[in-house]
Amino acid sequence: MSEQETLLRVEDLWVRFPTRNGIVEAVRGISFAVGRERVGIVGESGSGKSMTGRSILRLIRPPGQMTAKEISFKGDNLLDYSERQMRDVRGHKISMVMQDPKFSLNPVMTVGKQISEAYRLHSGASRGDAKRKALEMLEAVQIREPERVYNSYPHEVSGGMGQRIMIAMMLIPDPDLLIADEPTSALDVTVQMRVLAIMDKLVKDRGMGLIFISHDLQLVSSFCDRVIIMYGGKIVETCKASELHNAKHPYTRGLLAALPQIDDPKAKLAVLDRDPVWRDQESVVAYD
Ligand SMILES: Nc1ncnc2c1ncn2[C@@H]1O[C@H](COP(=O)(O)OP(=O)(O)OP(=O)(O)O)[C@@H](O)[C@H]1O
Repeated sequence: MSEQETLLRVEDLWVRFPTRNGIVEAVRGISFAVGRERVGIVGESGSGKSMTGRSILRLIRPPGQMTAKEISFKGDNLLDYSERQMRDVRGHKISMVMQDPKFSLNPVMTVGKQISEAYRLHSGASRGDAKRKALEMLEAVQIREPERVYNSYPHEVSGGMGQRIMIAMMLIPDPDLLIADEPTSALDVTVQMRVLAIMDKLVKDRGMGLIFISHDLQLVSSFCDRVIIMYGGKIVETCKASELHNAKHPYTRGLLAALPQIDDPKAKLAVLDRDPVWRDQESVVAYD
């Protein structure tokens, strides 16, 4: 990734939570950069993936505390931005799609109104133009009866459709970067592949950057250009998805070994033998 293509640069990011038993360090000094490419962040539950995604948009809720040397977007350090400036960044320049649309869509407002209001907020477009744009986006995410869905309430649509609506809503302001946090993990496999294909097409057509957060190494390596592997709040490895098989870190090697083998379905699943040293090992491999 060349310097001028860099959209996002994160330098020495920490997320800490004060608890009764002391400080929990959810993210421990990670640094990475993202260009107009698809970057997957993979790691087990609790490894700090979501906190990393939320930190970029400065969405860590108190008592959680986020610190970093730099979180810059297109050269501007977001850490210097006021809350008002951040509101302009969120959903406008950088959008985030969460796991469950039920928590992100307003249950008492029709789908169409939510999408068109989101658009109007950023573009200042008229009601008519916003409705046209919303219907166009619903079609772009392959919703067959956009007019009917436009007038539906969130509880009247299926999970897969809800997730596509969220994607439509997040993409309507044409962001430069999309952060998708487990966007399809609540969906069954066929719907999941369909939603991913739509997201992939939109990302490619619009030349956006994508940060795709997932615990599913296989999914991420087939869908992304590069993979960042997190363990215990640190980045233990960064590599091209196509070179994942050459991964060096023992945790990544363990994850790869634990994938089911299609050519030998009866093979015994490997057990991840955790070494406490991993948690404190610096990012050992980074080739991008
Ligand atoms: N409110 C909180 N108080 C204390 N610790 C917290 C709090 N919220 C998160 N954490 C800690 O932050 C760590 C990282 O959480 P994060 O949600 O980023 O993990 P994740 O890798 O996204 O996992 P998952 O896939 O389960 O969402 C967790 O292990 C947890 O210990």
